Amino acid sequence: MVDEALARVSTNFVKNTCKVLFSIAVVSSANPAFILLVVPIAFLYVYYQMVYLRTSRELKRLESVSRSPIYTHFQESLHGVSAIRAYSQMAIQLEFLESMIIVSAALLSILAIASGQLSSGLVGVMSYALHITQSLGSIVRTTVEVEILTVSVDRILEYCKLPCEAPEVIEDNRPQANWPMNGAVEFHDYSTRYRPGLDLVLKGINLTMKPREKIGTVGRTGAGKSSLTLSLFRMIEPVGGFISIDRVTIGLRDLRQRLAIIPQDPQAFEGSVRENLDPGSGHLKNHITSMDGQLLARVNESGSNFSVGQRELIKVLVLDEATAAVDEFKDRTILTIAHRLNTIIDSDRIVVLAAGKVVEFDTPHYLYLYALCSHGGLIE
Ligand SMILES: Nc1ncnc2c1ncn2[C@@H]1O[C@H](COP(=O)(O)OP(=O)(O)OP(=O)(O)O)[C@@H](O)[C@H]1O
Repeated sequence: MVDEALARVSTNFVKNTCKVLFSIAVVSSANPAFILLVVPIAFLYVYYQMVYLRTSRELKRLESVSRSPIYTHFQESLHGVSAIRAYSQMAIQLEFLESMIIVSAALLSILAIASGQLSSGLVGVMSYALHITQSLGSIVRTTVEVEILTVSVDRILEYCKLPCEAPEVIEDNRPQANWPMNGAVEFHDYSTRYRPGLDLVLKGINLTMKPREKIGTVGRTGAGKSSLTLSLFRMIEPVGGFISIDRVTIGLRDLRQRLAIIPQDPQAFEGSVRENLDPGSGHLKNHITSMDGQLLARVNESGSNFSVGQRELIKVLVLDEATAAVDEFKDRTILTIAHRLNTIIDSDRIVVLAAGKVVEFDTPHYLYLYALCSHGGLIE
């Protein structure tokens, strides 16, 4: 808007200046004596234009800057008009009550003076009545605030009633330090839903991911791709069947510490960067702190300065629509969820999900051929 206005002003300025110069030329050709009169006027005009342009631009800027808080105030007032009305109604009622108290105290005092019974107690009541305005207001505000804050306690009580997740650690069944050694993931007749009473989102899934295999997952929206990932982390528990990773049953913390996910919608939590990177504060801490440079310490080729167990800490990697850096994880088992085909075209095999079921599970090459042939009517 401002740029447009400035452009318009500049164009007008150039246009007017040209007109003036043209007039000078015409007038002076008719009568050269006129040039003595016209030239100073023309200079004055040009000077005026320049000064006016500069000043008016500056004034416009100042005006806009000073008007903007007023506009903001109007906008905020319009948005919060219901709150303002409610507050002003409350304030009027409170003030009415306060005035009634003061009037009653004053009448009482007048009656007491008239009957000659004015006591020190009555003077005290009068003086307190005059201050009641502030006290009543703050009492009402504080009570309302306490009620509002009680909502947080309600929320905490609600959370306390939520059913607990499975145990974080099963002491008799802790995985080896280097688990998952191979990264073989198997879904056995696996079914799950988000909450009791809802429909199943994964129905009888049977999948076997070989160690270090790269699996791409495709399917229409709502087919169950993200649910497959969540089930690996046991964010949703099975209602039938089970998943095994290198054939062990372990606690939730042990499981989630050993898998990694790069989600479609990355989340960060309030706290330090370290807490965000390592919420369990357990991974490799002693080893890293003993290294030169600590978190900045170099990882050698193939991670040779880490033990096998330490390197195995993150063995199975789940990627949700993240293609970058896949080469860096060539010795990891990877499950990639893709919404675009090029994300997973280099996968070893592709799972095609539809309505919570596996409808295809084969190499991209085979699926491509299959799609081509069925499209061309070569197979049914
Ligand atoms: N938190 C939830 N609570 C209840 N139902 C859910 C929840 N999240 C997903 N669903 C349902 O589960 C089914 C599978 O959803 P999911 O997110 O796994 O599909 P998707 O294939 O990953 O979809 P998209 O490609 O859109 O991400 C859908 O019918 C969806 O409505």
